[in-house]
Amino acid sequence: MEILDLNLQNYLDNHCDAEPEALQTINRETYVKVLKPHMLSGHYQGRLLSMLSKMMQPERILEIGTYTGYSAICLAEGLAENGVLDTIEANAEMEPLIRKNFELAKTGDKIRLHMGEALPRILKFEDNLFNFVFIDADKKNNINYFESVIPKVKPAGLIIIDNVLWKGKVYGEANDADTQNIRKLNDLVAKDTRVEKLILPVRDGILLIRKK
Ligand SMILES: C[S@@+](CC[C@H](N)C(=O)[O-])C[C@H]1O[C@@H](n2cnc3c(N)ncnc32)[C@H](O)[C@@H]1O
Repeated sequence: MEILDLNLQNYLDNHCDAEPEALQTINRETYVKVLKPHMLSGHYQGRLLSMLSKMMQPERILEIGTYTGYSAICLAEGLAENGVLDTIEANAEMEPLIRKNFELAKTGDKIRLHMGEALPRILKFEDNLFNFVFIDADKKNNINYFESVIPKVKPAGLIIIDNVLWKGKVYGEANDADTQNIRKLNDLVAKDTRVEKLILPVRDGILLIRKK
């Protein structure tokens, strides 16, 4: 399932940096071997995550929703020296593949994988810890994730939430539960005075949030 028009996607992919070799392999194998491969960030969005991370040079990154590890590897490219990325994944069946992919990308001890439900794990991190958070797990919990990570993020830290345009449904007539949840999140963040915010119409919509 393609989110963007294929010609546009190809044009974007051909006019950004090449996808690193390990990520090409992970991308290809995810499409061949794993269910719901469209969940993977992919070449263009992956380069955006990498670039944002390199601009911030974060010491600590938190990712919610690892899947096959693709976006974690992209984000880890920008970590400061000795920086660490923590990523949380609930689906135990993914663990061997995620670990294999981190090994392939030679991420060493830069990435720490936490298997289990995201919410209780987030609450265990200390406050004011992360410079950068990527929220990309079960969409129904987006508001819970946003509220629980806010205290964990340092001032001027960045939170990114994926899929906030929900294939255009949020500004159309659709009224299913997922669409309503995402609309509620976007409305809540738009009014939140603790943060600056902006939706980028990249792929399925990325909400960029900067903590004041
Ligand atoms: C959209 S995929 C993540 C894609 C990945 N960030 C990427 O861009 O390559 C969402 C992942 O979140 C995981 N997930 C869903 N609910 C979760 C929860 N409650 N806690 C932790 N992970 C969860 C799913 O198993 C799935 O692997």
